[in-house]
Amino acid sequence: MTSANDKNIEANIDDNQTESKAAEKQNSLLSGIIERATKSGLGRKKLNPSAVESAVAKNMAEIHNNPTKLRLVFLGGGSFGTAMANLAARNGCDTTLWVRNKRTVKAMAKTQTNKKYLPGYKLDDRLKYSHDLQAAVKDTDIIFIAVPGLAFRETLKNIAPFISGQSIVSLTKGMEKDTFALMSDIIKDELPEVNFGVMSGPNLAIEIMKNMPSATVIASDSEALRHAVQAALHSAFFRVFASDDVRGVELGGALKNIYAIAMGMAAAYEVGENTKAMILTRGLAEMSRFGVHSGANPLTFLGLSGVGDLYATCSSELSRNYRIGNMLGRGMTIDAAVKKLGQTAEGVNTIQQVHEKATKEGIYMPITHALHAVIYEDKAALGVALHLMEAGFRSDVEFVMEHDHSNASLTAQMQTASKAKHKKDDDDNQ
Ligand SMILES: NC(=O)C1=CN([C@@H]2O[C@H](COP(=O)(O)OP(=O)(O)OC[C@H]3O[C@@H](n4cnc5c(N)ncnc54)[C@H](O)[C@@H]3O)[C@@H](O)[C@H]2O)C=CC1
Ligand SMILES: O=C(CO)COP(=O)(O)O
Repeated sequence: MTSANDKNIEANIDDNQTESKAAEKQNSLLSGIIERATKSGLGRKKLNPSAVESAVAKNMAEIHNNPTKLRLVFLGGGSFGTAMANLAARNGCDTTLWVRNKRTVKAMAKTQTNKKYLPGYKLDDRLKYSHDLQAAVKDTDIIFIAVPGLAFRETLKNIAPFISGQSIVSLTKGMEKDTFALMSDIIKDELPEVNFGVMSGPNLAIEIMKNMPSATVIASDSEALRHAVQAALHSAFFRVFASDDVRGVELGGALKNIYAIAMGMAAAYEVGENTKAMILTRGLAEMSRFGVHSGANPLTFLGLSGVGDLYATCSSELSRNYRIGNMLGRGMTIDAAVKKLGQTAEGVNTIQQVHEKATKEGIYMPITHALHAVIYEDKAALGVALHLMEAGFRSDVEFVMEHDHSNASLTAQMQTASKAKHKKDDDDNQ
């Protein structure tokens, strides 16, 4: 990988001498952003634009006006990889969808449909299909990855030998088992030289295939990459917004799956709208609390990748996480529900990861812990829900009015209130 990158750097130095003014401006803009970020102590941006950033930036002037110059590959032939690859192909980008199974690739190329995950939806004629990873990945500008979180590291290891300047964008909304790593962490681990971004938002794949207007967020430290992704995917049906809070955008997509499971379960119990609103809003409070603890900007959770995706997945049976919750609420075991779904539901693993991390690091995540107790500790849902409702007094929005972190005074208030109530009940009954 290093030698390929070195070659890229040399090629860029030569090319840069004949670079257009627009591209130079783009490069200096990038340096400015990187310098500001480094000074601000965020520590997540590099001192100098990498060879990869320069490569993307170099093409930006052209790409901005003509996205068809972009060469893209999407890894993962499930519903989301297919839906996104289809959008890019429809926009005229040179697009390949890589699927690991040779027979599936043949069938997709022949029928121009993804029979298993998106049956009945015709894919764009220009979309190419491949099961040859090397051929699919080499000579591309951006590699989009849409495999389940549990297969993300393995996928990066598989493409590592073929990286020569491409950027990577994660479309995956999961967390690695046992490491608490998000996909951007895994990219930094496995391919530290690579320019990357994450894309997340309320993007139920089937609605996108139906051309229902949707929007998403591309988050990256690289302005060039953000623009390239916007140019590649943006259309009258699909708006691509930008952010530089990679952690916040990625956490929004991963954490909302927990509350989609809770909401699916609540729907099975036929709860009212007030209850749904409470779960959604307190879920958002947990998401932003966990986010801040992990270095995200809490305001990011007000955007499409936070509130937006939380709303979409918590209110739709198209969400696989919601469906898992609903099956659990109807009395199925988690194993039976996962088997029946037969597709990816990232929340099943994310609940375990977040429960463990929050317990270890003292992050207050009552809904997550409650779900964990019901799903993995065999506790009765009704008892757990009652316990949740009786938890101590809390602030509504803790970024407006802080919680008492020790919770000691809240507990004392609870006890005093409870004693007073019992005394009044006793008095009334006399
Ligand atoms: N479907 C949706 O509406 C959306 C899904 N996402 C996210 O995209 C990611 C992928 O989800 P979907 O496409 O929906 O999943 P899916 O369940 O529809 O498909 C998963 C695909 O990954 C492939 N795969 C599994 N392990 C693999 C491996 N080791 N190597 C290569 N391929 C492998 C499977 O064969 C399958 O084609 C998830 O993290 C999900 O949260 C994000 C936005 C929307
Ligand atoms: O993330 C999604 C929509 O934005 C898809 O949600 P599910 O993975 O629950 O289907």
